[in-house]
Amino acid sequence: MTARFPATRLRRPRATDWSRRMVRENHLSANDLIWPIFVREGKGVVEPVASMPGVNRLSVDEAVKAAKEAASLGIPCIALFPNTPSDKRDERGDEALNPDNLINTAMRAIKDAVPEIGLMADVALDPYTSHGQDGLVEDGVILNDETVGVLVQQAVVQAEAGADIIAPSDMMDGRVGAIRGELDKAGFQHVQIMAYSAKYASAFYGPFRDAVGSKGALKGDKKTYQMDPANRAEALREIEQDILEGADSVMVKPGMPYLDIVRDVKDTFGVPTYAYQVSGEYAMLMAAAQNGWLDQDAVMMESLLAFKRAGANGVLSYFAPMAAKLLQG
Ligand SMILES: NCc1[nH]cc(CCC(=O)O)c1CC(=O)O
Ligand SMILES: [Mg+2]
Repeated sequence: MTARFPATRLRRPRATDWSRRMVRENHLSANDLIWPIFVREGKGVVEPVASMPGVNRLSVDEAVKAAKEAASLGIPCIALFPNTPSDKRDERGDEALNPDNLINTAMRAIKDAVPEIGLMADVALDPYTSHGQDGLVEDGVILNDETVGVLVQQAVVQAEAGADIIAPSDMMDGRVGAIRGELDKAGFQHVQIMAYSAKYASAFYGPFRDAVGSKGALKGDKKTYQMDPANRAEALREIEQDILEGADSVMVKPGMPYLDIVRDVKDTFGVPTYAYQVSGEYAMLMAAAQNGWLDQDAVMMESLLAFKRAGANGVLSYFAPMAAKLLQG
């Protein structure tokens, strides 16, 4: 307890910049950022995503350039997502297992050119299925165990292509343990798993589905596997399961509307905890900034710092390169 006013004046340490810096409780650095990058076919292609101003789909050679930029900005890790051409999507998402698919090709090229950056690979079938669901579908039901059987293969193929972190975003039960077992069997004990553990069935993913081309394809919703936004206690059960199954780190997604969950997770488990500032969060801040309604740099930095204050060890954010540049001064 501090003494009461007027002995205590909480404005006193706020009066100058030097003093504010002394009492600052949380800090953002480039080390806190993971940059999600969309990969597409072609060469020399930088294709803007309409609903995400400033974000592009990159051909593999351009993704290599982006990885170089990320490394030079001090960003420790990038996360790759493919925009699979529609003729390579099918009912079962077989392209996910192709060692030469977009993601695996990009990872090999980036590992070769920028070995010092961490590579995160998304495990889920939605960028590869004709129906846009994250798993196998039978009579309208998303099959759990059968899907896990495919995801473990997808993870091993990604590890073979150079993935440092396998990040299952599918929300099937039991996939973390199954992936851990299969990675170990294949000799990839050193490959980490970052589990999208508390992933909600959110309307904030819209622009991402646009970016990877699954928006028009998606039939129905994802409410039978992604979490109900109304639930809090359930998130801790999801996180606990994934830790017990061998996740090295866990994630809460979306980010800004779910900072209470980030705090719960960090306080309860103390494990490396990440948050995903998703496409819709990025889109709404950028849209307001482009209208002159918000200061883009200021809201970007404030929103990223808020994740740190909530207890996150890091943030997946489309702002990563812009924020890292600003942090460099
Ligand atoms: N496996 C799907 C996946 N992986 C990351 C995102 C969303 C990321 C974002 O919105 O930025 C999604 C979308 C979804 O679940 O439909
Ligand atoms: Mg789970």
